[in-house]
Amino acid sequence: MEGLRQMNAEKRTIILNGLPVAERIKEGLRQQVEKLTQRGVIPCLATILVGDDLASETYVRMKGNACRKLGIDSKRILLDKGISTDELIKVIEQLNGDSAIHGILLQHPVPSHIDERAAFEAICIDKDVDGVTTLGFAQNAFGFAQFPSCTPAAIMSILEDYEIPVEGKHAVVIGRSPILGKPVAMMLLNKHATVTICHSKTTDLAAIVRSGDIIVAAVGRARFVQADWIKPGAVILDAGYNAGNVGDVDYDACEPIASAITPVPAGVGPITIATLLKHTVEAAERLSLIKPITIDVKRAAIEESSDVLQLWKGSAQWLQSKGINQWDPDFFRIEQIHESFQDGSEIYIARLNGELVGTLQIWWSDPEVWEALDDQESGYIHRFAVSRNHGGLGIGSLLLDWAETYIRSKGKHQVRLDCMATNERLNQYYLDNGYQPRGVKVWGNGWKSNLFWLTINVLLSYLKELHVHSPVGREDKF
Ligand SMILES: Nc1nc(=O)c2c([nH]1)NC[C@@H]1CN(c3ccc(C(=O)N[C@@H](CCC(=O)O)C(=O)O)cc3)C=[N+]21
Repeated sequence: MEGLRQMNAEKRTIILNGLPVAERIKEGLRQQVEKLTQRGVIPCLATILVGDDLASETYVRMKGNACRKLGIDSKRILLDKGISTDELIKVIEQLNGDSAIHGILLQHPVPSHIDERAAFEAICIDKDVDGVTTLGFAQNAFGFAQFPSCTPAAIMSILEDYEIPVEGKHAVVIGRSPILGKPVAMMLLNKHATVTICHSKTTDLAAIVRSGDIIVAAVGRARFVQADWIKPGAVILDAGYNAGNVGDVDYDACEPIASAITPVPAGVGPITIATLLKHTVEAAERLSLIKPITIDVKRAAIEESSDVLQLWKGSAQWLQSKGINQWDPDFFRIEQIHESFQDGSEIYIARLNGELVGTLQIWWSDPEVWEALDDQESGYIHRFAVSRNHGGLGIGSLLLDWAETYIRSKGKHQVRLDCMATNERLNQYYLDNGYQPRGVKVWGNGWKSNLFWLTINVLLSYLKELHVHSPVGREDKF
């Protein structure tokens, strides 16, 4: 017991060495890079540096080396410090459209005459490997980012690797930059720390820092954080890179007081680099997996009746073989389709590389099914069918998306459809495609149809285009 007490009394400050953490991350990437390379995809990171910033130059150099060692390509773009916001955005847009580039990193800060926010925002979300867009930041703040900002992610990796408890601790973040202070504060909050963000206008900074169990220094001033601001036993994470490889913390004076501290160099920096490479490789994986399918949707002509008939009959037969009596194959006859054309029905067909793959009909009112709920503000989808030979390609969802856009273009605000209650898979399919259940229609013969609608929300459609999915889990209220 005595011995243990003595050991504790002599316990030295833990030096949070970032090198092994970075090595482990990079080691994990080797295989992924190899696989991608075999498929002809070489992950490539583009870094843009505007003007000259000392920390950024170090970063560029370190990144270049690390990429090379792992077989990752990197493209350095150095822009004159006098470049305009528009010119910078043009460069970014070009990289967005370049399929050989998987990650784009614009170094912060840019010269003050440039609108940095506008430039960050120009980065396409799929290539935003440093979490700098508003969407990337927001996803990170809600804890489900594809690519959180690299330095904040590095800080969280150190805490996790060294098993430093965060929950319930008071974390004091000094700095509020878009790539560091702000995102790391959100990440600490997501790990249930009590977070205080301090900045240049904070009064009595020292007193606040003194109450911190975890201190994140992200100021950009050499040896800014003083030893007498540190509560004994606090954990110090220094994200600073100042001239001469000096951090934002007065390391020599603070180290004996802290229970753990990151050195500069070899602390947060190398993990930042490893994280950036990891994000780039993941972006390359994801982007190279996307095989965009584009369907061509057109209003069907009467000459195409037999094609449409084939699709409907095929679906009806398939449903029947599954024991679902939703559509009677014998109901679909060519004369009946000709009639549909004559009474002005809008029948649409989708083609994939010229081949007929799907169809649907759109009505502008449907009192028989919707009864009292029927309105003139909606488009009603009927006879939605996808060719059985083209299942699993997402054609149905594309066709529904198309219908949504088309109905929206007619100034309507809802897409409605009904679905046989007994067809469980199709009911689930509509739910998966964002449709809300809105009641049941009972037919004379006892059959039931579930009613669904989807309210067209411009903002949500926009987010959907950006591949945003709903956050995981529940948000904490307090
Ligand atoms: N959008 C954006 N994201 C950034 O993350 C970002 C940025 N802009 N602008 C510049 C700063 C600076 N920065 C560094 C990261 C790692 C090292 C690094 O690895 N340093 C080595 C030492 C390097 C040496 O030995 O010279 C180390 O700490 O061990 C340095 C600097 C990221 N930044």
